[in-house]
Amino acid sequence: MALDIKICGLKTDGAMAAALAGGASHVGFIFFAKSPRYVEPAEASRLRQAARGKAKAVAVTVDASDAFLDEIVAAMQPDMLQLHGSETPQRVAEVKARYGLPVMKALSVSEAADLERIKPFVGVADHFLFDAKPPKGSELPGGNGVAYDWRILTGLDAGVDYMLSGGLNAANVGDALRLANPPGIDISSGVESAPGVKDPALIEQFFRAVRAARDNRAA
Ligand SMILES: O=C(O)c1ccccc1N[C@@H]1O[C@H](COP(=O)(O)O)[C@@H](O)[C@H]1O
Repeated sequence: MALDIKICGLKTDGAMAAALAGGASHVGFIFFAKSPRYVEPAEASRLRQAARGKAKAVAVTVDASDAFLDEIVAAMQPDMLQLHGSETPQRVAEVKARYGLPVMKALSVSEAADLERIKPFVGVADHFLFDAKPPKGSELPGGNGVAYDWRILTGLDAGVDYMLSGGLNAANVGDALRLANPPGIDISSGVESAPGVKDPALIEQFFRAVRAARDNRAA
């Protein structure tokens, strides 16, 4: 089965090139002003051109207003919207209807019981992303480089289409794939040399680690 791989928080041509060279299926742009990965919609529009026909461009927003979503969608024409705040199932449905785009709803988890929270979103959101809960005091709902016990994801129904995220890097992605066998993975700070600064060499290293883990499993 193909593994979806999203490199999130792209801000430069070099990082985009490394993500595409590695075989990213999704590239993410952060539209949350407090994030060191924030990009203006116009700049995301420029950057995403390189991904056309190669990887899906994902706009990551946090409890965004219709006005801001309108601006993002008009500027960069994303292939998917990632809602990474406290959006309700009703809000997810509204956003889907307004833009006609697939929506990935992010939920923060730390224990198996947290997975119950997907229930009202099933049949509403197209995809899910399971991220770690932000550490106390963090201003960011994601992109904190924090991991959780990925084994809890094995309790999900087989049909749930999701990405595992939170604290991934080249050193631990093999464990994540082995323990949870997710349909997709998503990484941001684990391929950065400083907050918000993607390192093409770390992106390449991450893809190498993914390939090695998958080769090991096939052997
Ligand atoms: O990355 C951010 O700054 C961010 C801001 C607001 C919402 C979501 C954000 N990132 C998402 O969090 C995951 C996990 O990040 P990490 O790998 O633990 O650093 C990331 O892939 C984004 O989808």
